[in-house]
Amino acid sequence: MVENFSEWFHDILEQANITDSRYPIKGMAIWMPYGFKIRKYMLERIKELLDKDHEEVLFPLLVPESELAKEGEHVKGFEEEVYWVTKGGKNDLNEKLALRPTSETAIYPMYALWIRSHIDLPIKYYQVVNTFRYETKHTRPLIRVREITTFKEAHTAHATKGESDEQIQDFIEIYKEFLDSFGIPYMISKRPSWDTFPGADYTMAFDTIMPDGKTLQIGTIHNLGQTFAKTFDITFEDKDGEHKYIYQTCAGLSDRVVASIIGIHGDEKGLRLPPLVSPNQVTIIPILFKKGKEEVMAKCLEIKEDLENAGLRVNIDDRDIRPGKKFFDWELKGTPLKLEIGPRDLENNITIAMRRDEGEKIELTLDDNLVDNVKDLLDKSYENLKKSAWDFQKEHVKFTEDINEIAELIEAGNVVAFNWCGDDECGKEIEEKTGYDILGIHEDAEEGAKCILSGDDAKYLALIAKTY
Ligand SMILES: Nc1ncnc2c1ncn2[C@@H]1O[C@H](COS(=O)(=O)NC(=O)[C@@H](N)CS)[C@@H](O)[C@H]1O
Ligand SMILES: [Mg+2]
Repeated sequence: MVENFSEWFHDILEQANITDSRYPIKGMAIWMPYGFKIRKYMLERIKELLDKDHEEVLFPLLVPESELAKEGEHVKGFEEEVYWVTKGGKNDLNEKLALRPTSETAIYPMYALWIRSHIDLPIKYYQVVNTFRYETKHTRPLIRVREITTFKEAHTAHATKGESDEQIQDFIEIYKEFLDSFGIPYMISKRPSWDTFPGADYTMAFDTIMPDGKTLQIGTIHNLGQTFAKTFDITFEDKDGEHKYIYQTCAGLSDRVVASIIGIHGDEKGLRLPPLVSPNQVTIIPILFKKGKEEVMAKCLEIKEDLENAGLRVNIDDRDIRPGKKFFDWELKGTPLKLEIGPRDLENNITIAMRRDEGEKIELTLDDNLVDNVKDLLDKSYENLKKSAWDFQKEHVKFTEDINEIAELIEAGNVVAFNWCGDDECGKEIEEKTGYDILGIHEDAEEGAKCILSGDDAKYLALIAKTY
């Protein structure tokens, strides 16, 4: 695909007007108009899926130190990353306030207030906010930022373990459907204990593979058990009058989803956007000469209106520049479908359609099948982007039984699958020996499989990769 992916990625963000990282604070950037629209359509989709049985809320940005510090594991996990507010105007605040790195410690004291009886359960709230993490590792736009501008966090509260386990499965299905909407491939694994969300019983992670073979964690779902319930004393009176702790889950995703759409579907000419998030699903490019200019423009406006009436987002590039530059710009910006119309096309009553995912030119008649033909081309474009992305991922997950092969397979741009006994010490030694990160448990091992390092019976098929 592209030689230096990281360079391609940074360049395209600026050239395609996605974000501008020149903001004078490291790890913080501006969403520019074109990128802002992609982000908007991405968020509309996750809300559409969550709103089926969650409700959107909005909590304050600031969290009192006393609350943030309550859950030992959690605060240990975040204490290096928290930004603090210590003054109001000229006055020192009597308590430091944290900018939320994530909102468990903002939300759960309120859950303790709101939940009294089993009839108050389940609670299924989510919010889309900016969160702040003083990332010390190399920051990268959209991928590792210090202001996570597009942080969707869902937090659920349940009366029973069974219900919270079910919620984990629901979130997994929601994330699958969500990522499928953009044709983003994913690998789901249960993170090893040492890479579990601070305070969670376990973490289910969605990782995708970027063109450089490195994996990007694009979503996580945490089973919080009763740890936070005990820390924040969130109890309810159940049917038989007993007071019990609730069971909790939470699920997060971020700007990284946009990063994966850009990185995975892009090519050397620029973005290739899945229709669902593309600011323009159809770009009409009129070929304007002195002669016949008015007729061509009139026809373009008519087609735009027909397509918009069918629910599509359409733009006409009527700038007074040569057509070649127009094609170049919209290939860079990744519009899924371009319609070219010149005076001769008018005479023949056709338009030349061009899909961005593959450059073939298709003649479409300007009749009342046009809308359906356009929609059909958009669907084919989406299916093709999705298939090629999944094919790429499948081709870049390699199984091995030889621990000495792992590093070279990963350096060749792959994720490696291997049999693991599941013992933490053994797992940490595998990371030590290979220099790479275990993503987690992907599925159960086959009967008789042996652990790649210890040689003991393998319990799991695990994944290891070079990660962002
Ligand atoms: N610095 C960062 N920049 C961009 N995205 C990030 C960053 N840190 C985390 N994320 C994304 O945010 C997701 C959720 O973050 S998390 O720590 O795993 N989980 C939580 O914070 C839970 N409270 C989710 S409700 C991660 O899966 C990852 O995709
Ligand atoms: Mg982190």
